[in-house]
Amino acid sequence: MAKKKSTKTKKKSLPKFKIPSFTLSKQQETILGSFLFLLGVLLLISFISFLFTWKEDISEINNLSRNAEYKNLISGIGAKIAYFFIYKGLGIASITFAVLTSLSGIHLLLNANKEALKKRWIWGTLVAIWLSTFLGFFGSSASLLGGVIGFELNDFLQDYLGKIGTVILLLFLLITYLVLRFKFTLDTVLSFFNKTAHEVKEDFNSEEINSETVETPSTETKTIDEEEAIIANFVEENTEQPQTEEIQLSTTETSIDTPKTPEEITIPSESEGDLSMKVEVSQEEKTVTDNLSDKLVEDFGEFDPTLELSNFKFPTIDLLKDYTSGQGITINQEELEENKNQIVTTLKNYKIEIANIKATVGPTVTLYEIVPEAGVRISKIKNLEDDIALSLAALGIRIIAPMPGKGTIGIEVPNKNPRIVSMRAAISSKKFQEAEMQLPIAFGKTISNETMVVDLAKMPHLLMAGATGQGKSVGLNCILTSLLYKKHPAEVKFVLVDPKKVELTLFNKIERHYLAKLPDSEEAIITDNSKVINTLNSLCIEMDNRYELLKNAFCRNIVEYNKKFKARKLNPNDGHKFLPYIVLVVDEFADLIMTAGKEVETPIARLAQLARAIGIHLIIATQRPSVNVITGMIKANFPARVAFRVMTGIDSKTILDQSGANQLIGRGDMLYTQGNELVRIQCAFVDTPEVEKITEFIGGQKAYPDAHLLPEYVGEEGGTTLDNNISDRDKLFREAAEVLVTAQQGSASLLQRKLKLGYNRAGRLIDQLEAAGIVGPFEGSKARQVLVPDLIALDQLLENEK
Ligand SMILES: Nc1ncnc2c1ncn2[C@@H]1O[C@H](COP(=O)(O)OP(=O)(O)OP(=O)(O)O)[C@@H](O)[C@H]1O
Repeated sequence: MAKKKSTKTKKKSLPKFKIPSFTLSKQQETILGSFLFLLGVLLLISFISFLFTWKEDISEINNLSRNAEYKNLISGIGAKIAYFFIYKGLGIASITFAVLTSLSGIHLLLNANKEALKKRWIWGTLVAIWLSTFLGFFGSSASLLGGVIGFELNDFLQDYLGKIGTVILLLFLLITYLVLRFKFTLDTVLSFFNKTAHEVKEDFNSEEINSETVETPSTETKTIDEEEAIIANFVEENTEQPQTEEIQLSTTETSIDTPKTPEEITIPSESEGDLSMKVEVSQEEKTVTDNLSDKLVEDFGEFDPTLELSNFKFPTIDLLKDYTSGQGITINQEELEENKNQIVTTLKNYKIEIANIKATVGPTVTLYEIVPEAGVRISKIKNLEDDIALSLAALGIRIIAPMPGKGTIGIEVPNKNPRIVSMRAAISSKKFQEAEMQLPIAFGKTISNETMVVDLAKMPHLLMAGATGQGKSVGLNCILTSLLYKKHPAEVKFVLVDPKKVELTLFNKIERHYLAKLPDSEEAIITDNSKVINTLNSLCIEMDNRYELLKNAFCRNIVEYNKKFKARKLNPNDGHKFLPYIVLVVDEFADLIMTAGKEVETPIARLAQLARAIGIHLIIATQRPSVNVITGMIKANFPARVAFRVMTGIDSKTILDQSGANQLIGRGDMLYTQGNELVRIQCAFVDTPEVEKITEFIGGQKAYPDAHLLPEYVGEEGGTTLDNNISDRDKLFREAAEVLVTAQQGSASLLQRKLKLGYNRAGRLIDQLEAAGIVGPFEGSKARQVLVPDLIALDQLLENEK
């Protein structure tokens, strides 16, 4: 609570410190601009005039009478100002101020860059002081040159450094100015001289040859035509690119040589005495933003999002336990031989001859690939799946007929002694360590013992299902652990929803490093289903905000955006910021759907449809893979699915659109698909104490002041207070009642559609309608019953209430 108060007072006191901004209207700008421009002109005239008339005017300077006569073109005022600036001030260098005043006027009139003007004033003043000091050398003979200030400054320097020292100091200041202002280096000076020498030589040569060609009378008219054709072609070819430099054409056919430098191509002539041609290709102009960002990157380096926690240490590998104690796969020859013989005899019993058989031993399953004799139908083998399983007396035989990409049939048989794939092995695998992915996840090992590393960002959302106790929670921990080992807190944030209140609580320790939450919530991990709705809506707002940022930055996705931001091409003052990935994890999705129904399904579907480009990824896990939980809308937007063992083939079909998950053996045995083929994986095992150690390791380090804050969502509490208070009713209460009574369907989404409302308002209306006895109570995912038969009855009911 205390925290809340302080944030509120902070917010309130902010406007007090607002600096008033002096923005001028267009008219004011025009008036002030013209004034400054003309004032500059006036000053310039009076200064220049003073150079010629000062001797006559100086005697009148102190004469305040109206009759005093001045020779200055701007008369008394002009003479006085010029006297002050030139004679008493910086000498002829003061002309700079007249010019700068005019320039300021022009800047205002054209509404040009104010920063550039500021720079001009600073540099202009420095140059004027330098010039005046330099001209101070001649102060005794021509006092106007450096003015009093120039003379005094020069004198002062000479007292300390002597004449030579002063000259050297002034020379040094000049060099510094040229280098800083015009980026002059020794190289540019040298190349300038080289280029000029080259050009002079070229000009000299061409003039000689031109005069020769002019002298030669053209005898063949045909060659002139040819010449023109060549010229026309050449010009046509070159109009596409801006090549503005001199092009001198030879009088005979030319061939283009390989370019000496990217900018300069010389076309030599074939015969002696002909002209050679030099074509200068002008360089692409750089855009201002490029220049600016290049400069920023040059000065400060690329933006580093990890800077705030630059000392952050990634968890070490020894926090994870090695369950295999370094052993590789142990091949049990006897078991292999036994299974092989049984497969062969079983198939023989069904008159299926085998030409070839090969075994691949995985961590928990062995894959027997068989090549049947020619003429055996694959569907026949598939139909015998149960019989083969029975005769092999093993659980979880899966037949893959045919093996995708191979001309074989696969039979997966569980190993008698399954091996645990430890998270340690998966994390330390080369494949994971070297993964160039946005959000790499080391899932476990495939049947061929390869570590399965997938990119969550590519999925882009993951649906996980499996009966209780088959390894779902371990799977979720495996995903989160992978990301903790690979991503800096600045790069990824988790939004965790855990209605069971036990599975994800461990991650509380890393709240200020990796978690995101709503501004006002106490706990980052959401355990209350009613709060999930607010969080989901807040994520939708975050999504919309991110799309706006991407649109303004002309980027198509978060990767491009962050790259541009790191290269300092996006201005944080325009609201741009480095965008971390956001991973939303919902455990027990079924629970959520059952209590909140459409209110969560719709924002989840919206996020799933749109959030991929802007770096929000969803992982939803459920124990109950029934169709009212994993609806068509959810399925359509979650192409990547993980299925742990489920109890029935129907459940498997709900998750994977095919059976197979019912034949898994449990304990982390899973099937993974990203929309195409199924891969059987043994999920890496990470136990709770290991996760605890990792979160402690991270939690013990310096953290951000708070969890990452999601945008505030000002939704109403989704509470179901059945308070039938007429005065508190929504304005649309009657309309809503009419919609539902007419449709005879008590659904909030109908109200949303018909009355164009948000989820919360529709939900509140439904509650009020329930309280008024117009619709029945909540019935899970089914629409509520409408208790009023028609509009006449509704009118009566509402009339009686008054
Ligand atoms: N990848 C794995 N390797 C080895 N054993 C595993 C693996 N995954 C799970 N197990 C075993 O299965 C048990 C249950 O796993 P887990 O808690 O993940 O199940 P669950 O599907 O989340 O169950 P529930 O839905 O009831 O929470 C674990 O305690 C562990 O013994």
